[in-house]
Order: sequence, then structure tokens, then C-alpha cells
Amino acid sequence: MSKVTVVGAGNVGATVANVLAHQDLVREIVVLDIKGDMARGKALDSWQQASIDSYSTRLTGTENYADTADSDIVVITAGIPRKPGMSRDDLISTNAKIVTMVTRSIMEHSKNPIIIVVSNPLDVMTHAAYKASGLPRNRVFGMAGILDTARYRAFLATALDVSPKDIQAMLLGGHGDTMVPLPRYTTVSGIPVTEMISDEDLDAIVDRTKKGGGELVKLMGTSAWYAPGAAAAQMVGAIIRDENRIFPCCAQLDGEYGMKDLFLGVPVKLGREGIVQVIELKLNDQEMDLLNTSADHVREVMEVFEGLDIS
Ligand SMILES: NC(=O)C1=CN([C@@H]2O[C@H](COP(=O)(O)OP(=O)(O)OC[C@H]3O[C@@H](n4cnc5c(N)ncnc54)[C@H](O)[C@@H]3O)[C@@H](O)[C@H]2O)C=CC1
Ligand SMILES: O=C([O-])CC(=O)C(=O)O
Repeated sequence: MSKVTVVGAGNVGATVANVLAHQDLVREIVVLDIKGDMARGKALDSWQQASIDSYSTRLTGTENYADTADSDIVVITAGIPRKPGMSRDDLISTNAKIVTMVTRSIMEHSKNPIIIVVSNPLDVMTHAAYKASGLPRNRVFGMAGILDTARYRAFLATALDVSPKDIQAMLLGGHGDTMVPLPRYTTVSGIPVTEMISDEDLDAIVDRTKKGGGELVKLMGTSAWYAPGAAAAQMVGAIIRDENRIFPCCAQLDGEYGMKDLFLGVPVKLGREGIVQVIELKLNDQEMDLLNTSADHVREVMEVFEGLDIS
């Protein structure tokens, strides 16, 4: 496994490529953007960092899909980000077309890639890539849960004054304000988080996590990129190392959690073949209600997607 393509050389795409290059795991990273010179420039900049930070991964930029031929993994970050006042769902009509076209072009040059979608609205854009690719569900999935749990872990680390490294957490649902962080599956070095923080403070952190993307959009005028880029690179790393790591990712459900044909955030095991297993947690009634509410929201956005004219 040694060729990764990142589509979109914007804030997130450039970060994915740069973080992944620092892992020194893959032979080659191709960064593709409709703005070819931007892709070439960012790839060249990262390649010029290689001798300083000691990695061998070769980075190139392009606007030509022929250069992506035989990619093992493709990360799709192409599309518009939201601005303050917008929801991720407002991006659907523009990004659905972009993600569909990008996926079709990728599939013309790579037979059996693994596709990781980052573009928003994430759950539905992952469905769009799945549909356009014709690949099986284990090879097309989305990045959101690693980012959302990372935010949750950061807020907990601040509140408890501990290292975020020691906080383990799980989160379910769509990548939007209905996401479901799971305090019952959150520990600090094995200690249930509920033994270390008051219910009131934990509720406030859960709420801040759900709105975590919007907090950054408000601060910066566009959406986040450091943590999102690192999260997607972590998924690529787990696949290439064939680690069978368990992460919350956006995966197509096929009966798990009582749902079918829906892309939603759930814990999955990630290895060389992509999703090796979707893990079903034993949720209590309250958690299941929250997950159903989140799934209903994703279904509503799916209906908008189905009504779009994408030729
Ligand atoms: N899943 C998640 O957790 C996250 C998702 N996002 C989403 O990722 C996407 C990218 O965000 P940013 O990198 O901040 O945006 P950006 O505007 O910095 O970069 C997007 C890039 O996509 C390129 N692009 C547009 N159409 C294209 C096409 N047809 N082919 C190839 N490239 C194309 C643009 O030229 C631009 O360089 C947005 O949709 C954003 O909402 C961002 C952060 C987290
Ligand atoms: O908030 C956004 O629009 C981008 C995103 O998905 C995130 O940072 O979680």
C-alpha cells in the first residue's frame, strides 16, 4: 500500500497530506485540486519540508486525474466549507455534485481504492461517494467521529486538567448538532469519567462538543482544518498499517443498530481492507433515542440529496 490521493488542496486537504507525509508511511501522495497550481504549490511546500522533518514520502500536486492512477486510498476533501451562520447541510447542493464528479473521475483511474470522505454534509456526502463509486461498503466511509471525539476529549482534558491522551471516548450519530457523545463509554485512564466530573459540567461539555464545528466557524470565518486533517490522516495510517484500530467513523449500516442503507457514525474496526467490522454497542433506551433522532436528521438530508439533479 503506498499511493494516497488527496482530492482538494484547501485547508483540510493540504493538512491531511502534510500530516500523512510526516508519518513517513506511504511512498507517494498526490494532491489534486481544480486549482492545479495551488495543489502543486502546497505539495511542493510539503516536499521541501521533508529533509527538515525527516520523511521520504514524495508529494506532488495536479489537476489531472491520470496522475491519481492506481491509488490505494483516496481522501476526498473537495467542496465548499461553511461560513458563519450556515449549517453543514446548507452545502449539500454544491458539494453533492463535486463529490459525485470527483468520485467518478477517481474510479476511472483506480480499480479498487478505499475512499475516505471528508466533505460536508459528511454522512450524505459519504453516501454520494459510495453510490458513485460502486465499491462495497467496507471501502467507502467518512471521517467525522475521530474529530468529534477529539473535541470532546480536548474539552474534558481542559476541565479535568489532564492530558487528552488519557481520555478514551466513543460517539455515535451524524456529523451535526444531533451527534451523540457517550459519557457511559468515556474513561480517563480507565476511570469512568462520571467519577471525575459533575453531571452538570459533563452535560455542558457534551453540548459544546455537538456544536464544536460551529464554534470554530464563528471564530475563524471558515471551518477547522488542523484536527480534521489529522483525523483523516489517522484513518489512513490505521489502514496502511493494517492495525484493526477501533474508531468512530461514518459507515453504511446494514441492520446494525436496527438501521439499513444509512450512513451514520458508529464504532468500526479499520484495517487493510477498510472497515473490517461495524461494532454494535449495547445502548440503553436514552442513548438509542438520541441515535434515532440523529439518524432521522441524516435521513432528512438524504431526501434533499435524492431530489438533486446530479447528471
Ligand atoms: N468531516 C469533517 O469533520 C470536516 C469536513 N470539512 C469539510 O471539508 C470540505 C473542505 O474544507 P476546507 O478544506 O476547509 O475547504 P477549502 O475551501 O479550503 O478547500 C476546498 C478545496 O476543494 C477544491 N475543489 C472544489 N471543487 C473541486 C473539484 N471539483 N475537484 C477538485 N477540487 C475541488 C477547492 O478548489 C478548494 O481548494 C468542506 O466541505 C468542509 O465542510 C471540514 C472540516 C471537518
Ligand atoms: O463545522 C464545519 O463546517 C466543518 C466540520 O465539519 C467540523 O469542523 O466539524
